Amino acid sequence: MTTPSSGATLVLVSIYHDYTIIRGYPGTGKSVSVVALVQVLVLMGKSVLLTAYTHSAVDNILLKLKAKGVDFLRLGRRSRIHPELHGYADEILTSSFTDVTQLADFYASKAVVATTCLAVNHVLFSKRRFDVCIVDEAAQVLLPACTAPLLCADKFVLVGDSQQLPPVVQSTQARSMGLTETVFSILERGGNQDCCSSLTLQYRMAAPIMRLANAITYNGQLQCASDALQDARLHLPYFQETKVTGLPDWLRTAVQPEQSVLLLDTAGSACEQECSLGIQNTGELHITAAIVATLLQLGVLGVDIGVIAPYRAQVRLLQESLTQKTRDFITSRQIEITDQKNEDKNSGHLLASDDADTSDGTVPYNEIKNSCRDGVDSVKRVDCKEPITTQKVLEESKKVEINTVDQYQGRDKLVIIYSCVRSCTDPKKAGELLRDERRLNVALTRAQRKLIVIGNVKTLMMYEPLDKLVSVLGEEQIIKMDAQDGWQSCFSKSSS
Ligand SMILES: Nc1ncnc2c1ncn2[C@@H]1O[C@H](COP(=O)(O)OP(=O)(O)OP(=O)(O)O)[C@@H](O)[C@H]1O
Repeated sequence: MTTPSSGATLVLVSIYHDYTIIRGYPGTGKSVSVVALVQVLVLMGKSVLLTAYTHSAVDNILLKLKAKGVDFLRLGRRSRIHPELHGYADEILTSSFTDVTQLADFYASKAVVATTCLAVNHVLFSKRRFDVCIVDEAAQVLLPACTAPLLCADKFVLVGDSQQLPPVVQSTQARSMGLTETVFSILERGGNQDCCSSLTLQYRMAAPIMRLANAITYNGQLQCASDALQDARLHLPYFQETKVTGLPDWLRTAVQPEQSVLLLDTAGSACEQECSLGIQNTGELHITAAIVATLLQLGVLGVDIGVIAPYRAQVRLLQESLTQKTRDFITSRQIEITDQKNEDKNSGHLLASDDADTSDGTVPYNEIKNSCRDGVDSVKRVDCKEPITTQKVLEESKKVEINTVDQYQGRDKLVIIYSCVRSCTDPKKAGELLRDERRLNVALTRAQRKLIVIGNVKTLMMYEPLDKLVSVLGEEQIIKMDAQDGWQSCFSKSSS
């Protein structure tokens, strides 16, 4: 079956075949379909083994099942399980058990059991078989690791996308000998095609982001599920009908809601450094902080922003320093946002108008002035009881989720900032990570409304997938940072 199918159809297909391959492009509802499938199977009285290669992939589905009120047992060490799922953790639920019968009864009672593929050596599996095994992100699971859970069930469903992250195989020799081959790829290619279904209608990305994914990876096959999604833009509560002043051009462009896709060319102004954990780039940290701080000041919530970097060293640097750099940005830079409607009346800007019409809720700010230098908190708006304080912005900055591409697979955010890190132009020093088109595909397709890629274009062009990215972007989508008004000017009062 090669035509687009709805998740609901796939659920039915999965129930009637011995095995099913659900091949779904990014945002096409694979996770939603898995959740629906588990719910239907439980209602039918079937037992389900739910698994994936990584803990984050398993927990991604479980959080959705929890929200639907479905009960399950999560196997695995407590420290590796998402804190919101500790109430379902085997280690905690069985800690007070005193005899084997009690334990056996408990394990037999759970219709849904979830674990990573490598943890099916748990004692529960020596006593129990399942009606159906579902493997999420199956294109990422090494063949031997996938086989073990499949043998624990009568039927199986593999869900994934071969264009997203493959199994991690470090050895070039092992890769060349086929270790990256997965059960998913074998059956997708050579299995019974009646058991393979494709999801191509995506519900996540605004059209410009989807078009990018189509141009780089999906060859035009990814489609928007609705007209509303075609035109969807980031909503900046304090930006509408206002004019932002006091920001450098690149930053003003970066936060514009109409600018759904942007490549910020650091043009050599942000250099990579080697550290004990690998390669990092403090310039890109500053640029990220300036964008995050501005978005937060314009009303985006921290939980709606995701920062991705391919290198662990950069992820750690961002995790450790983003809030501090956000503070540096706010205290170093005067930002003024004036209401354009009232600008003429106020002969310029920054005059508060107590009788401003805010009844339609579209003119949130009559006066916003960052005056932290004077020790006054940053912004004031007439239609909200609470001003956006520096404190609030910093609190929100702690909610920004920063992670590697691998950890972001299966997830999404309204805004994604992708820090490419590398700035070296010596091909001999170019690493492998940025060469992986599937890794780039995952990073780009996590964004729902705004995608900002930060990198040195000269360096990026050394890597085939990123070279493709540069070539498919329009002129207006690549902004070169100006030497005079670059990221350094945003932090003029603090040390960089
Ligand atoms: N049928 C639907 N109607 C409306 N929204 C949907 C539907 N299916 C999925 N979505 C929404 O689309 C987004 C992407 O869904 P989901 O995470 O399930 O996609 P996915 O195929 O697993 O993506 P990825 O492969 O990138 O992880 C989510 O925000 C989800 O709520």
